[in-house]
Amino acid sequence: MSQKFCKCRYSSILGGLTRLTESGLSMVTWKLLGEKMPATDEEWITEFNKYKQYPEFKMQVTTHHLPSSMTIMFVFFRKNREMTLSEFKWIWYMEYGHRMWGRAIGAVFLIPAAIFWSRGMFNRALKIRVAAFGALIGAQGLMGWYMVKSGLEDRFHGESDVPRVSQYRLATHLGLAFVLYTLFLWSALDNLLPAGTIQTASRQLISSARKFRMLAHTCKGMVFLTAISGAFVAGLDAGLVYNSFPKMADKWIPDDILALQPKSSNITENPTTVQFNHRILGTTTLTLISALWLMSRNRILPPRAYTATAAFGIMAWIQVILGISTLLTYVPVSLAASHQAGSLMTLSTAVWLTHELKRLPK
Ligand code: HEM
Repeated sequence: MSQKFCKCRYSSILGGLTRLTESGLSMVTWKLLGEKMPATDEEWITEFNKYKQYPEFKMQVTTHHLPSSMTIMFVFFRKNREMTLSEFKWIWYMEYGHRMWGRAIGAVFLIPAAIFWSRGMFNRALKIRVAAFGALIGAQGLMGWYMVKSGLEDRFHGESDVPRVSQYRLATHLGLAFVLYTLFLWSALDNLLPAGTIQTASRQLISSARKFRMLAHTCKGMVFLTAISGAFVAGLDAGLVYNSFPKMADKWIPDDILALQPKSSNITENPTTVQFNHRILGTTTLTLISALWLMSRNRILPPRAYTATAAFGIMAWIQVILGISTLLTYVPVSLAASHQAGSLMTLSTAVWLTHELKRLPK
């Protein structure tokens, strides 16, 4: 189990890198068991020609930014039509690596699961768990392709339009990856690091530990929600507007926050609003986690829960600092990938903490 959850984590980070290096749309077909890698120069040229039919090749744009106290986004066309075959090969390998890694996760899970199942080694509860995990892994693969498809469709128009995948599908793909990862990590902890408990008969101490657990679960939920809102930021390239913190272009609430009609569409379609919400969610989550750490100092908790709370607090601070740095420096790949990996590390510490609090007395 532990090996599996590690693989899930790397897959998610690899996914982030694929997106950040703009490699995700380089392979324009999908086969369940794997695409054939071009072997000859001719096959590579055929593959490259296929890519040339799609909007990303036809109208790829790169963003450059003017350093200014005001946020200015300066967009100009990159000549993707000048992309060489070796450049294409690089983005193709990136996407191929991500897809094959995803398939490796499926195989590492499915093959042993099928063997254990056929030998009758699972009880009913484990059968349900294994079937659910298997279905989720499959769903994640399908979701990945459904997401890539949205970036290949001919729905991009106008000079400043950027071919990209749908932010809704990106958020679903990321959300599903995080759910899968959480389930695997939780199961691995069940087996490898079973939760401790507290030795006290005092009703008051038990009740305050249970309240602490409630807040810990709330913080975990907030990390998840913030991560999903982060996927919307990433999906809309909303990290490239208002690159200042804490104010957005010298305002606490930017002017164009409700620019779209109907108003509700701003929540998921307007880069300004999407970024604003991500900031609010991120800082609220950090405040809650810091309060949780303060609370842990005068509660009776299972022994490892103190370490887990401290790790959660430290990761939350690192994550927010990474997020702000990513924003202020116009989303360089290294920082953005670290921020994405950081969200998974923060979630991991949250899962560890809530797992440690699993066995509190009634
Ligand atoms: C608990 C706090 C936070 C969590 C869990 C979190 C999580 C995430 C996640 C999962 C993404 C998507 C990454 C991807 O798909 O590649 C993201 C994107 C982003 N976040 Fe956060 N975030 C947090 C706080 C913040 C804060 C406070 C800021 C800045 C004020 C910030 C700025 C950004 C930016 C600019 C992006 C877009 C990066 C890109 O385009 O790749 N984040 N965040």
